[in-house]
Amino acid sequence: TQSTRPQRLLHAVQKNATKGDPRSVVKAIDNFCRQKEWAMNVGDEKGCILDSVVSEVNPVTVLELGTYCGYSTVRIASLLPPRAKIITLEFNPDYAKIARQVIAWAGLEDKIQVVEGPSGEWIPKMKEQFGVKTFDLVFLDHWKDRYLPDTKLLEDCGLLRKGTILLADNVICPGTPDYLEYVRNSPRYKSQYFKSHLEYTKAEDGLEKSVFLG
Ligand SMILES: O=C(NC/C=C/[C@H]1O[C@@H](n2cnc3c(NCCO)ncnc32)[C@H](O)[C@@H]1O)c1cc(-c2ccc(F)cc2)cc(O)c1O
Ligand SMILES: [Mg+2]
Repeated sequence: TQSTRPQRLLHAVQKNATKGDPRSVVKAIDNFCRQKEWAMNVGDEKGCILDSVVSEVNPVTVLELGTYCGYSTVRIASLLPPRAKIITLEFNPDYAKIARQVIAWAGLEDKIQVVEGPSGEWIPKMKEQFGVKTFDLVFLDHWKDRYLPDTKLLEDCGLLRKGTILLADNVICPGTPDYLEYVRNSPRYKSQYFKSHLEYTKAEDGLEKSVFLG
C-alpha cells in the first residue's frame, strides 16, 4: 500500500538524523521538506523566531495545539530546561503515531506528552488530568479557525496567567483573521507580529506573539 507523507517524513528522520540528537531531527525534516516534499511544519526560518521566543520565555510548562509530525514539538523541547514539559494535542491518530516516533528518535520522550484528541475536549481537563496550573507558553499551529475559540477556552479555564505568551503560526498564510483582530485589539493582550515566510517558500507569513496581561 502507498505510504503517506508523514510516514515518508519519519523514514527520512530515521535515515538521516542521529538518534538522540534533536537538532539533527529538525535538520533532517527541513531537508526532506526542501528537497523532497513540502510539509506544514513551522520550518527553519519561522523556527528560528520560535527558538528565540522559547529561549527568552524559558518556560516550565508549554502547550502546543496541533502536533502534526512533531517538528515544532521537538524544536521547542530541545530548548527546555531539565524539568520543563510540553503537552502537545493532536486529534489525528495517524499523525500522533508518527509524531511519537519522531519524538522517540530525538530522545525527548521525557519532556513531551502527546495527548490524542481534540483541543476543545482536552483543554478543560488540563488541570485535573495533568496537574497543570497555568501555561507559560502556548504554541498555536492547528486548524486556523480554532485559534480564537481555543484561546478563549484557555482564558475561561484559567490556564493563562499574567505574562503567559501565546505564539501563533500562520497568522498571514493561511491566515487567522479573527484571532489576529482579537489579540491585537483586546486590552487583555499585548501583541507583536514577527514577519517571516511560509515554511520552505518565499510567500509571506509570520508569527504573532501575544502576552496575556491577566
Ligand atoms: O493548515 C495548517 N495547519 C493545520 C494543522 C493541523 C494539525 O493539527 C491537528 N489538529 C487540528 N485541529 C486540532 C484540534 N482541535 C481543533 C478541532 O477540534 N485538536 C487537536 N489537533 C488538531 C491536525 O490533525 C493536524 O495535525 C497549515 C497550513 C499551511 C499551508 C499554507 C499554505 C498552503 F498553500 C497550504 C498549507 C501552513 C501551515 O504552517 C499550517 O500549520
Ligand atoms: Mg503552521
